Amino acid sequence: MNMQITTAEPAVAVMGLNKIYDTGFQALKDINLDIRVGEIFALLGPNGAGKTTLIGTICGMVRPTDGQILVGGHDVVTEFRKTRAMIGMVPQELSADRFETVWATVSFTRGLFGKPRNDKVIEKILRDLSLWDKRNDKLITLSGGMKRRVLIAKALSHEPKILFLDEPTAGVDVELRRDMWNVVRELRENGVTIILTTHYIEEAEEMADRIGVISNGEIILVEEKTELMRQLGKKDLAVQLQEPLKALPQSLTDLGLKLSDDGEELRYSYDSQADRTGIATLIGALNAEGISIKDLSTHQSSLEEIFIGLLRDRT
Ligand SMILES: Nc1ncnc2c1ncn2[C@@H]1O[C@H](COP(=O)(O)OP(=O)(O)OP(=O)(O)O)[C@@H](O)[C@H]1O
Repeated sequence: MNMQITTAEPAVAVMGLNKIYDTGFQALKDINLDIRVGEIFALLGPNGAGKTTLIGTICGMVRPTDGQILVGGHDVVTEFRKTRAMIGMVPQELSADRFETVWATVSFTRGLFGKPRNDKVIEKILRDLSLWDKRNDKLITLSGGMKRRVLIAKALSHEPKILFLDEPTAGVDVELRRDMWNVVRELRENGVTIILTTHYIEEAEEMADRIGVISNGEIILVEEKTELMRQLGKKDLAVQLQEPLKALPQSLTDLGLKLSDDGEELRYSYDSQADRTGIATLIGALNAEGISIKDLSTHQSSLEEIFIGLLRDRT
Protein backbone atom coordinates (compact mmCIF):
# COMPACT_ATOMS: atom_id res chain seq x y z
CA MET A 1 0.00 0.00 0.00
CA ASN A 2 1.24 3.46 -0.83
CA MET A 3 1.17 5.38 2.44
CA GLN A 4 1.93 8.88 1.30
CA ILE A 5 2.79 11.00 4.31
CA THR A 6 2.42 14.68 3.58
CA THR A 7 3.48 17.28 6.06
CA ALA A 8 3.67 21.01 5.64
CA GLU A 9 7.45 20.94 5.60
CA PRO A 10 9.14 19.00 2.83
CA ALA A 11 12.10 16.76 3.66
CA VAL A 12 14.16 18.68 1.11
CA ALA A 13 13.30 22.04 -0.44
CA VAL A 14 15.42 23.22 -3.37
CA MET A 15 14.76 26.81 -4.38
CA GLY A 16 16.16 28.65 -7.38
CA LEU A 17 19.29 26.51 -7.39
CA ASN A 18 22.01 27.21 -9.93
CA LYS A 19 25.44 25.66 -10.11
CA ILE A 20 28.16 27.00 -12.34
CA TYR A 21 31.47 25.12 -11.99
CA ASP A 22 34.82 26.94 -12.03
CA THR A 23 35.16 25.96 -15.67
CA GLY A 24 32.17 28.22 -16.40
CA PHE A 25 29.97 25.19 -17.11
CA GLN A 26 26.43 25.53 -15.78
CA ALA A 27 25.51 22.12 -14.43
CA LEU A 28 22.21 23.13 -12.73
CA LYS A 29 19.74 25.69 -14.04
CA ASP A 30 17.16 27.23 -11.73
CA ILE A 31 16.12 24.02 -9.97
CA ASN A 32 13.00 24.18 -7.82
CA LEU A 33 12.07 20.92 -6.19
CA ASP A 34 10.38 19.67 -3.03
CA ILE A 35 10.97 16.15 -1.79
CA ARG A 36 8.15 15.03 0.48
CA VAL A 37 8.67 13.39 3.83
CA GLY A 38 8.47 9.62 3.56
CA GLU A 39 8.44 9.28 -0.21
CA ILE A 40 10.67 7.38 -2.59
CA PHE A 41 11.78 9.88 -5.20
CA ALA A 42 13.63 8.65 -8.26
CA LEU A 43 15.81 11.10 -10.13
CA LEU A 44 16.29 10.01 -13.70
CA GLY A 45 18.44 11.56 -16.36
CA PRO A 46 21.01 10.70 -19.00
CA ASN A 47 24.76 10.78 -18.26
CA GLY A 48 25.98 14.27 -17.44
CA ALA A 49 22.46 15.61 -16.81
CA GLY A 50 23.41 16.93 -13.37
CA LYS A 51 22.15 14.21 -10.98
CA THR A 52 25.39 13.91 -9.00
CA THR A 53 25.76 17.69 -8.84
CA LEU A 54 22.20 18.09 -7.54
CA ILE A 55 22.66 15.42 -4.89
CA GLY A 56 26.04 16.92 -3.99
CA THR A 57 24.45 20.31 -3.34
CA ILE A 58 21.69 18.79 -1.19
CA CYS A 59 24.28 16.92 0.87
CA GLY A 60 26.28 20.12 1.24
CA MET A 61 29.32 18.75 -0.62
CA VAL A 62 28.92 20.98 -3.69
CA ARG A 63 28.41 24.68 -3.07
CA PRO A 64 25.48 26.27 -4.90
CA THR A 65 26.29 29.29 -7.07
CA ASP A 66 22.85 30.64 -6.39
CA GLY A 67 19.68 29.61 -4.60
CA GLN A 68 18.94 27.85 -1.33
CA ILE A 69 18.42 24.30 -0.11
CA LEU A 70 16.68 23.37 3.12
CA VAL A 71 16.89 19.90 4.61
CA GLY A 72 14.31 19.40 7.35
CA GLY A 73 13.93 23.18 7.37
CA HIS A 74 17.67 23.87 7.85
CA ASP A 75 19.99 25.55 5.37
CA VAL A 76 22.56 23.14 3.94
CA VAL A 77 25.26 25.81 3.69
CA THR A 78 24.90 27.69 6.97
CA GLU A 79 23.82 24.67 9.04
CA PHE A 80 25.90 22.03 7.31
CA ARG A 81 26.60 19.78 10.29
CA LYS A 82 22.95 19.66 11.25
CA THR A 83 21.69 18.87 7.75
CA ARG A 84 24.49 16.40 6.98
CA ALA A 85 23.60 14.43 10.12
CA MET A 86 20.04 14.04 8.80
CA ILE A 87 21.30 12.49 5.59
CA GLY A 88 22.51 8.97 4.87
CA MET A 89 24.39 8.30 1.66
CA VAL A 90 24.94 4.91 0.13
CA PRO A 91 27.96 4.96 -2.16
CA GLN A 92 28.52 2.28 -4.78
CA GLU A 93 31.73 0.89 -3.31
CA LEU A 94 33.03 -0.04 0.12
CA SER A 95 36.18 2.01 0.54
CA ALA A 96 38.43 0.98 3.44
CA ASP A 97 37.97 -1.19 6.52
CA ARG A 98 38.39 -4.48 4.72
CA PHE A 99 39.74 -6.24 7.78
CA GLU A 100 37.15 -4.77 10.13
CA THR A 101 34.12 -6.74 11.22
CA VAL A 102 30.64 -5.80 10.06
CA TRP A 103 29.69 -4.73 13.58
CA ALA A 104 32.79 -2.56 14.09
CA THR A 105 32.54 -0.76 10.79
CA VAL A 106 28.83 0.05 11.11
CA SER A 107 29.16 1.07 14.75
CA PHE A 108 32.20 3.26 13.97
CA THR A 109 30.36 5.08 11.19
CA ARG A 110 27.63 6.09 13.63
CA GLY A 111 30.29 7.75 15.79
CA LEU A 112 31.56 9.76 12.83
CA PHE A 113 28.29 11.64 12.82
CA GLY A 114 28.66 12.52 16.50
CA LYS A 115 25.96 10.11 17.62
CA PRO A 116 26.49 8.34 20.96
CA ARG A 117 27.09 4.59 20.84
CA ASN A 118 23.82 2.69 20.69
CA ASP A 119 24.13 -1.06 20.30
CA LYS A 120 20.37 -1.54 20.06
CA VAL A 121 20.16 0.71 16.99
CA ILE A 122 23.07 -1.06 15.29
CA GLU A 123 21.56 -4.45 16.10
CA LYS A 124 18.21 -3.46 14.56
CA ILE A 125 19.88 -2.18 11.40
CA LEU A 126 21.94 -5.37 11.02
CA ARG A 127 18.91 -7.57 11.64
CA ASP A 128 16.76 -5.62 9.16
CA LEU A 129 19.43 -6.04 6.51
CA SER A 130 19.94 -9.76 7.27
CA LEU A 131 23.48 -9.00 8.41
CA TRP A 132 23.08 -10.07 12.02
CA ASP A 133 24.57 -13.52 11.48
CA LYS A 134 27.54 -11.92 9.79
CA ARG A 135 28.19 -9.29 12.43
CA ASN A 136 31.51 -10.81 13.49
CA ASP A 137 32.71 -11.53 9.95
CA LYS A 138 35.43 -9.44 8.38
CA LEU A 139 34.30 -7.37 5.41
CA ILE A 140 36.88 -8.99 3.16
CA THR A 141 35.16 -12.38 3.57
CA LEU A 142 31.72 -11.13 2.48
CA SER A 143 30.10 -11.66 -0.89
CA GLY A 144 29.42 -8.66 -3.12
CA GLY A 145 25.77 -8.69 -2.13
CA MET A 146 26.56 -8.72 1.57
CA LYS A 147 29.02 -5.87 1.09
CA ARG A 148 26.23 -3.86 -0.48
CA ARG A 149 24.11 -4.49 2.58
CA VAL A 150 26.97 -3.26 4.77
CA LEU A 151 27.05 -0.04 2.74
CA ILE A 152 23.38 0.52 3.46
CA ALA A 153 23.90 -0.34 7.13
CA LYS A 154 26.69 2.24 7.35
CA ALA A 155 24.50 4.87 5.72
CA LEU A 156 21.73 4.10 8.23
CA SER A 157 23.95 3.85 11.31
CA HIS A 158 23.28 7.43 12.45
CA GLU A 159 19.51 7.08 11.88
CA PRO A 160 19.19 9.55 9.00
CA LYS A 161 15.81 10.93 8.03
CA ILE A 162 16.80 11.06 4.37
CA LEU A 163 18.62 8.36 2.47
CA PHE A 164 20.36 8.89 -0.86
CA LEU A 165 20.92 5.86 -3.01
CA ASP A 166 23.19 6.44 -5.97
CA GLU A 167 22.64 3.69 -8.51
CA PRO A 168 21.83 1.23 -5.70
CA THR A 169 21.71 -1.88 -7.79
CA ALA A 170 24.25 -1.17 -10.52
CA GLY A 171 25.99 -4.44 -11.27
CA VAL A 172 24.14 -6.61 -8.75
CA ASP A 173 22.21 -9.73 -9.63
CA VAL A 174 18.44 -9.88 -9.94
CA GLU A 175 17.97 -11.59 -6.59
CA LEU A 176 19.92 -9.01 -4.65
CA ARG A 177 18.14 -6.25 -6.51
CA ARG A 178 14.80 -7.62 -5.30
CA ASP A 179 16.18 -7.83 -1.73
CA MET A 180 17.39 -4.26 -1.91
CA TRP A 181 14.02 -3.08 -3.15
CA ASN A 182 12.37 -4.75 -0.18
CA VAL A 183 14.80 -3.13 2.26
CA VAL A 184 14.15 0.27 0.71
CA ARG A 185 10.38 -0.17 0.92
CA GLU A 186 10.68 -1.15 4.56
CA LEU A 187 12.74 1.94 5.29
CA ARG A 188 10.10 4.05 3.65
CA GLU A 189 7.45 2.44 5.81
CA ASN A 190 9.51 3.51 8.82
CA GLY A 191 9.29 7.11 7.64
CA VAL A 192 12.67 7.46 5.93
CA THR A 193 12.61 9.64 2.81
CA ILE A 194 14.49 8.01 -0.05
CA ILE A 195 16.03 9.69 -3.05
CA LEU A 196 17.56 7.44 -5.63
CA THR A 197 19.31 7.88 -8.91
CA THR A 198 19.21 5.02 -11.29
CA HIS A 199 19.94 4.04 -14.84
CA TYR A 200 17.62 1.07 -14.47
CA ILE A 201 14.31 2.62 -15.27
CA GLU A 202 12.73 -0.65 -14.23
CA GLU A 203 13.97 0.19 -10.73
CA ALA A 204 12.13 3.51 -10.71
CA GLU A 205 9.07 1.84 -12.19
CA GLU A 206 9.11 -0.76 -9.43
CA MET A 207 9.91 1.43 -6.43
CA ALA A 208 9.36 5.13 -6.84
CA ASP A 209 6.37 7.13 -5.62
CA ARG A 210 7.44 10.10 -7.71
CA ILE A 211 9.77 10.55 -10.62
CA GLY A 212 11.87 13.59 -11.47
CA VAL A 213 13.56 13.83 -14.83
CA ILE A 214 16.65 16.01 -15.21
CA SER A 215 18.16 16.88 -18.57
CA ASN A 216 20.95 19.39 -19.30
CA GLY A 217 20.81 20.70 -15.76
CA GLU A 218 17.09 21.38 -15.83
CA ILE A 219 14.28 19.51 -14.10
CA ILE A 220 11.99 18.87 -17.02
CA LEU A 221 9.34 16.91 -15.18
CA VAL A 222 8.24 15.90 -11.68
CA GLU A 223 5.25 13.63 -11.45
CA GLU A 224 3.65 10.84 -9.46
CA LYS A 225 4.80 7.64 -11.09
CA THR A 226 1.31 6.24 -11.54
CA GLU A 227 0.10 9.54 -12.99
CA LEU A 228 3.06 9.70 -15.36
CA MET A 229 2.40 6.22 -16.63
CA ARG A 230 -1.31 6.95 -16.93
CA GLN A 231 -0.86 10.26 -18.76
CA LEU A 232 1.97 9.34 -21.05
CA GLY A 233 1.56 5.61 -21.28
CA LYS A 234 0.04 4.54 -24.53
CA LYS A 235 -1.04 1.13 -25.62
CA ASP A 236 -0.31 -0.14 -29.06
CA LEU A 237 -2.61 -2.59 -30.76
CA ALA A 238 -1.21 -4.76 -33.54
CA VAL A 239 -3.72 -6.42 -35.86
CA GLN A 240 -2.39 -9.22 -38.01
CA LEU A 241 -4.31 -9.66 -41.21
CA GLN A 242 -5.39 -12.87 -42.94
CA GLU A 243 -4.46 -11.37 -46.30
CA PRO A 244 -1.85 -8.64 -46.78
CA LEU A 245 -3.18 -5.28 -47.89
CA LYS A 246 -1.59 -3.19 -50.64
CA ALA A 247 -3.01 0.06 -49.35
CA LEU A 248 -5.08 1.17 -46.42
CA PRO A 249 -8.68 2.21 -47.22
CA GLN A 250 -9.37 5.86 -46.41
CA SER A 251 -11.96 4.92 -43.75
CA LEU A 252 -9.22 3.16 -41.77
CA THR A 253 -6.61 5.90 -42.26
CA ASP A 254 -9.18 8.31 -40.85
CA LEU A 255 -9.37 6.23 -37.67
CA GLY A 256 -5.61 6.60 -37.15
CA LEU A 257 -4.62 3.11 -38.28
CA LYS A 258 -1.24 2.55 -39.89
CA LEU A 259 -0.22 -0.26 -42.24
CA SER A 260 3.12 -2.04 -41.83
CA ASP A 261 5.54 -1.98 -44.79
CA ASP A 262 4.82 -5.60 -45.66
CA GLY A 263 1.07 -4.93 -45.55
CA GLU A 264 0.48 -7.79 -43.10
CA GLU A 265 -0.17 -5.81 -39.96
CA LEU A 266 -2.19 -2.80 -38.88
CA ARG A 267 -1.06 -0.70 -35.93
CA TYR A 268 -3.15 1.46 -33.68
CA SER A 269 -2.01 3.55 -30.73
CA TYR A 270 -4.49 4.48 -28.02
CA ASP A 271 -4.87 5.71 -24.49
CA SER A 272 -5.79 2.67 -22.43
CA GLN A 273 -7.24 4.90 -19.68
CA ALA A 274 -9.64 6.75 -21.99
CA ASP A 275 -13.36 6.08 -21.70
CA ARG A 276 -13.42 5.20 -25.37
CA THR A 277 -10.38 3.50 -26.79
CA GLY A 278 -11.86 3.42 -30.27
CA ILE A 279 -11.18 -0.29 -30.64
CA ALA A 280 -14.85 -1.26 -31.11
CA THR A 281 -15.19 1.31 -33.92
CA LEU A 282 -12.01 0.05 -35.47
CA ILE A 283 -13.12 -3.59 -35.50
CA GLY A 284 -16.44 -2.48 -37.03
CA ALA A 285 -14.61 -0.54 -39.75
CA LEU A 286 -12.40 -3.56 -40.55
CA ASN A 287 -15.54 -5.69 -40.91
CA ALA A 288 -17.18 -3.10 -43.11
CA GLU A 289 -14.13 -3.14 -45.41
CA GLY A 290 -14.24 -6.96 -45.48
CA ILE A 291 -10.78 -7.27 -43.89
CA SER A 292 -10.30 -10.46 -41.83
CA ILE A 293 -8.22 -10.54 -38.70
CA LYS A 294 -5.76 -13.36 -38.00
CA ASP A 295 -4.57 -12.24 -34.58
CA LEU A 296 -4.50 -9.28 -32.18
CA SER A 297 -1.93 -8.23 -29.62
CA THR A 298 -1.42 -5.21 -27.38
CA HIS A 299 1.67 -3.65 -25.90
CA GLN A 300 1.73 -1.21 -22.98
CA SER A 301 4.50 1.38 -23.04
CA SER A 302 6.96 1.09 -20.18
CA LEU A 303 8.42 3.91 -18.14
CA GLU A 304 11.55 3.47 -20.23
CA GLU A 305 9.69 4.24 -23.44
CA ILE A 306 8.01 7.22 -21.79
CA PHE A 307 11.38 8.47 -20.57
CA ILE A 308 13.07 8.11 -23.95
CA GLY A 309 10.11 9.89 -25.56
CA LEU A 310 10.37 12.77 -23.07
CA LEU A 311 14.06 13.30 -23.73
CA ARG A 312 13.56 13.03 -27.49
CA ASP A 313 10.87 15.69 -27.36
CA ARG A 314 13.38 18.04 -25.73
CA THR A 315 16.04 17.80 -28.41
N1 LIG B 1 33.88 19.56 -10.76
C1 LIG B 1 33.39 19.83 -11.98
N2 LIG B 1 33.91 20.80 -12.76
C2 LIG B 1 33.40 21.08 -13.97
N3 LIG B 1 32.36 20.42 -14.54
C3 LIG B 1 31.80 19.44 -13.82
C4 LIG B 1 32.28 19.08 -12.52
N4 LIG B 1 31.52 18.05 -12.06
C5 LIG B 1 30.62 17.78 -13.02
N5 LIG B 1 30.78 18.60 -14.08
C6 LIG B 1 29.97 18.63 -15.31
O1 LIG B 1 28.63 18.89 -14.96
C7 LIG B 1 27.73 18.09 -15.74
C8 LIG B 1 26.83 17.29 -14.85
O2 LIG B 1 27.60 16.29 -14.19
P1 LIG B 1 26.97 15.28 -13.13
O3 LIG B 1 28.07 14.40 -12.66
O4 LIG B 1 26.21 16.05 -12.13
O5 LIG B 1 25.96 14.46 -14.06
P2 LIG B 1 25.18 13.09 -13.77
O6 LIG B 1 23.79 13.33 -14.20
O7 LIG B 1 25.41 12.68 -12.38
O8 LIG B 1 25.89 12.10 -14.77
P3 LIG B 1 26.15 10.49 -14.61
O9 LIG B 1 24.83 9.84 -14.85
O10 LIG B 1 27.11 10.27 -15.74
O11 LIG B 1 26.73 10.27 -13.27
C9 LIG B 1 28.61 17.25 -16.66
O12 LIG B 1 28.67 17.87 -17.92
C10 LIG B 1 29.96 17.26 -15.98
O13 LIG B 1 30.99 17.17 -16.94
